[in-house]
Amino acid sequence: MFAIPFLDLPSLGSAVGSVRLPGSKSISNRVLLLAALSQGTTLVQDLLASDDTRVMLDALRQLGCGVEEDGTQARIVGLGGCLPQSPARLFLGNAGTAMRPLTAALALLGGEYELGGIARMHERPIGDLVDALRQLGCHIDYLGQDGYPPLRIAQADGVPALSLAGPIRVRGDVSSQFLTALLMALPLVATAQEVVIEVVGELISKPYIHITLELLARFGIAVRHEHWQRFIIPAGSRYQSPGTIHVEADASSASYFIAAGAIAGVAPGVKVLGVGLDSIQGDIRFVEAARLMGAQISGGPNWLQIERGSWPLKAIDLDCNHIPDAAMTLAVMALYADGTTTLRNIASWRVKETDRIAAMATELRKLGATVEEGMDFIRVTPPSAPADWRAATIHTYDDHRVAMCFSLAAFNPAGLPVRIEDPKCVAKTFPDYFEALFSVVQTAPHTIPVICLDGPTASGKGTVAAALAQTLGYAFLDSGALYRITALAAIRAGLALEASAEAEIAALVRHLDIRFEAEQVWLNGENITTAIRTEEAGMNASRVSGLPAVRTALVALQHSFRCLPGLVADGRDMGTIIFPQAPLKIFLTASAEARAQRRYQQLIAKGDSANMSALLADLQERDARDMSRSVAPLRPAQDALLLDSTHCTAHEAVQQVLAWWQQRQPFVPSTQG
Ligand SMILES: Nc1ncnc2c1ncn2[C@@H]1O[C@H](COP(=O)(O)OP(=O)(O)O)[C@@H](O)[C@H]1O
Ligand SMILES: Nc1ccn([C@H]2C[C@H](O)[C@@H](COP(=O)(O)OP(=O)(O)O)O2)c(=O)n1
Repeated sequence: MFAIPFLDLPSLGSAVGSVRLPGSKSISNRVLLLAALSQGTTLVQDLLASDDTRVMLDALRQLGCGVEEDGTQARIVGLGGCLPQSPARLFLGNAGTAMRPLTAALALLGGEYELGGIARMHERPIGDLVDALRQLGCHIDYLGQDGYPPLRIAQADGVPALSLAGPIRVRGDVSSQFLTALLMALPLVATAQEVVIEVVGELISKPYIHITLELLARFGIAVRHEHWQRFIIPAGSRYQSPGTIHVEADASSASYFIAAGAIAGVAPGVKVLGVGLDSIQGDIRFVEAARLMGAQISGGPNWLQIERGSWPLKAIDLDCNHIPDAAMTLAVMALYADGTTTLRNIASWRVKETDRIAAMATELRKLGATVEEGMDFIRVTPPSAPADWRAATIHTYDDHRVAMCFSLAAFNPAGLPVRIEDPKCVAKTFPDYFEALFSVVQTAPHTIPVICLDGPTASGKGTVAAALAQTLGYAFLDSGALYRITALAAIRAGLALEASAEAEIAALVRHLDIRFEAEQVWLNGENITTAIRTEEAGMNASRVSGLPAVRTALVALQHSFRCLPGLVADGRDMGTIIFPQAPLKIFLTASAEARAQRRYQQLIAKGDSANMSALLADLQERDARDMSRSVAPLRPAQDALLLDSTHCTAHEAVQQVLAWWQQRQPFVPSTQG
């Protein structure tokens, strides 16, 4: 996951390869609650690991359910008719799929609870559900603003007598989650008599109700419905665990990869695993919408395969009531269409994680699109020519879907990068979304940005480069480590570190199995992190690095570090030889005395003994050798910026490089806060 302030996506090339998607959020949280309400133990497989499932699992634990987690599996011991632990105060983040159903279930189980979440959760309406529960006789109070969480369920003495005889009315045109909440809670009280729910107004998001009904059936509750307006929960209902249940991959998450295939898929295209054409999720019908826009899609029970069909994509005018979440992806696909696309009947966007109609309109405009928005529609006209696209900083409103769908703008024909603010917001449903995207994107190496930091020993290259890579979410190449490893391997093979053994050392390099993992370095399965960090190892590295054939043998390995979304490379010849086209090159120096002092402190801190004057002499000898060798000598690239760190801290050096990097970016700053 990219837990950084912003993620810069370079211009993306073609899309090909396969991707396995995480479990659906809607299914995960429904299954968890149903398992908790059931008699028996349920093994839930392929559960989504995300913020929203986390709050649900924590809440269930607090309520007294047995919860054991193991990777993407959870074992839930249901309450099976016992009362939940009370009183309890539940923090439900921004998870509507936890807040609504838990409110209904706890109101019908009895006890005293407070349910709240983050600030945005307290702006998301719940009044229609509370009204329906109050109509039954439940005692629920608002702790803040009327109609919104946080709530208190005040039934310490048990559930009052409920009026179950007449139909329970709930509005269906605000959020289908209210109906889902009632459908999952009312079987708890449909024991002696059947319970009927009547939807007031047109039911939106029927596909989510379809998921609810399918899952209820898996847990032993067969709900009948009449035209999606009247739902009948039979008398004698009783939740029974199905034993093991598998969570389908999220069909809404599939939409980004379907779109990537439609926009940039080359043969054999993008393969999506974990969800297929027979999915119980309504958002699978995104496939039809993508086909209307020109995508070529085939699929089976648990997979989809997508390639580009018509190009440019075809503009559409579509009622999106049946695919509210995935339709956001259509709004970004519209940027690649041959005309104006209109997405209708999407009023529910206004009350999701953020006001999604406003958010999409604002951000699409930043990219150069012309956008008209209404209470329940959005109309997108793409930039008329590549030159009309803009490099935008996309504000993501703590909304995972905004972050994910706007990543598709990086396929733009203008070759512009896209900045995604707060990329970790994807954790709500798809923590490794960007990693998954990068795994199916082929991008010409020269379009992947590289920041080069070259300079003499102990100038701070490694420290600054690692911090930059961390801040930008880029890969990190410590090229000096490769020379250190080579020297170590050569010594172990009994080779002299000189020209006479040049060919043999170069041959050795081709068979090294090197692995960098966190801060550790592995050679042929052995952890050699400490062994290569001694002063002697540095000197030996300097010796092998003077051998031209060894340098050549290491070139391909160094190039292989250049991967999406970018690379920070530290060494001696990063800017001059290895990445000569890099968009930013820094030559980092410091006085020899300052550097010797730093190395001294570094060694003392490690518990090694050190002598200042010997260190200074060694360092000067190494500088001289690195600068005077015939191949790739240490020197600044012509277009490198010089940074003397003698009198600044490592943090200041990092900030300076970041400032230079920002100055070279084409982004228009975000206007949202
Ligand atoms: N600007 C700086 N000011 C003070 N100390 C620094 C600075 N840059 C790096 N250091 C410290 O100097 C030591 C050597 O830095 P390092 O990054 O290993 O250098 P290099 O990779 O250039 O050999 C480290 O202990 C680091 O924390
Ligand atoms: N790109 C590079 C990186 C390192 N080297 C050589 C020259 C250096 O003295 C050694 C060790 O490099 P390293 O960056 O690990 O050393 P310091 O951390 O700067 O002391 O390797 C090189 O020739 N080219």
